Amino acid sequence: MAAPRAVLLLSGKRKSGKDFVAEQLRSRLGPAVCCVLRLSAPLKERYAEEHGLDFQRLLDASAYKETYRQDMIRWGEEKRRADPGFFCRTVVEGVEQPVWVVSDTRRLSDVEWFRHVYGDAVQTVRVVASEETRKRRNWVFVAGVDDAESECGLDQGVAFDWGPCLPPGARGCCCSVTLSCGSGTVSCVPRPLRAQRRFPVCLSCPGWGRCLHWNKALMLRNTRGCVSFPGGGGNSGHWG
Ligand SMILES: Nc1ncnc2c1ncn2[C@@H]1O[C@H](COP(=O)(O)OP(=O)(O)OP(=O)(O)O)[C@@H](O)[C@H]1O
Ligand SMILES: C[C@@](O)(CCOP(=O)(O)O)CC(=O)O
Repeated sequence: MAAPRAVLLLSGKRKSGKDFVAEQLRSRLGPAVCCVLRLSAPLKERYAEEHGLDFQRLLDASAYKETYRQDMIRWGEEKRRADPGFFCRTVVEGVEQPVWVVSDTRRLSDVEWFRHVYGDAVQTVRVVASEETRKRRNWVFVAGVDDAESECGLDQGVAFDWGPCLPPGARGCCCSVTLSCGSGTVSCVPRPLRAQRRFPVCLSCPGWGRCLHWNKALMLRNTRGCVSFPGGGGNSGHWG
């Protein structure tokens, strides 16, 4: 297995759009370059086996999944206590693409595992949507889930490499990476602001599809430098 060029650890609250963002990245970069890894996939598979449930139905954004969420959390935490790297090691097995997007990073132990194994290739990305938007996506506060480690484990303790969007019009905002311009725009802005002035890929509203550079490469730049990798458009040029 080749070492990845970039490992993007997406985290955020339920219905903030983590899976949506991950799929956007994968479809823009193409499946040969980018794969989406879900730490919850092996968890759900094993949980479904042990409990006689439908694994496929646990994978989508369904009410079925929500019925079992709390018990899956309890079950997964038991497994992690025994072996904190268990789900992380399982999802990376046999992955060949250079760019990995982990769409459901929830715990410090997951971030620490990836940083320990993949070092500077790791970028942490916080996906944010307002409560109002999340409610429109059928999010309802559930005690024991939304106030527990599964949802709050990364509220502190990580300085995200990529954070939520600035208000429109704020200085530097035109250089944000806006992943969607639909309801509840999810954006990632490199920090600090001064880094944005040199950010060569403008993907801001009204749509990242307009970015002329997109097909050339995707580049993420921040204070620690930058990672770049070929885009899906057939041009393998790199910046940086
Ligand atoms: N920016 C967006 N624009 C339009 N629809 C979106 C956007 N982001 C997410 N959605 C929709 O909102 C719903 C929830 O999004 P998604 O499943 O990506 O959230 P999530 O953070 O992965 O949630 P969970 O933690 O429950 O898995 C999906 O139906 C998705 O298509
Ligand atoms: C059980 C759990 O993995 C469910 C995650 O489901 P999803 O990422 O919201 O599709 C959450 C957790 O591990 O705390």
